[in-house]
Amino acid sequence: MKKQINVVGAVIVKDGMILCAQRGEGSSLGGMWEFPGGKIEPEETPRDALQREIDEELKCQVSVGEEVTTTPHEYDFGVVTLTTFYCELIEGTPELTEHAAVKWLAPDELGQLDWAPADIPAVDLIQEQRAA
Ligand SMILES: Nc1nc2c([nH]c(=O)n2[C@H]2C[C@H](O)[C@@H](COP(=O)(O)OP(=O)(O)OP(=O)(O)O)O2)c(=O)[nH]1
Repeated sequence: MKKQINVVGAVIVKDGMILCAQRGEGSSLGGMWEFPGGKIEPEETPRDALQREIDEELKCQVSVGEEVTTTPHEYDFGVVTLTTFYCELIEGTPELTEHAAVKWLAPDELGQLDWAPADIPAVDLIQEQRAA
């Protein structure tokens, strides 16, 4: 059986715009766009994992709201099950530590980016749910 990887991603919304983050060139899926976050550690809830990852990667604090969706995607290195949550910034501003870049885009602009394949169902849903 392929390696199962459980990942959480933050859909951070501010003034109707969504934070998109570009993976660093050195990592898996380098250069592709994602929702910042990472792997859920054993004994961590998805929401706790997301708060920890955002604190570590973006040096800011979010409150984690409603789930967008949970979908599996099979890569050559394993199956990533990605759970995304809408989030709000409650302290600080996102800083680049691991990512190559971040962008704030309107929902109808999300399709311009080269998203990690696992993110496509979430991106589609966000566009439907938040269409202007
Ligand atoms: N954080 C995040 N990871 C995603 C998304 N979509 C997607 O396919 N992934 C993949 C990339 C990684 O293989 C894995 C998440 O691991 P991670 O964010 O902790 O990445 P990492 O730096 O530990 O990964 P690695 O290069 O060490 O393999 O899920 C997403 O929207 N957010």
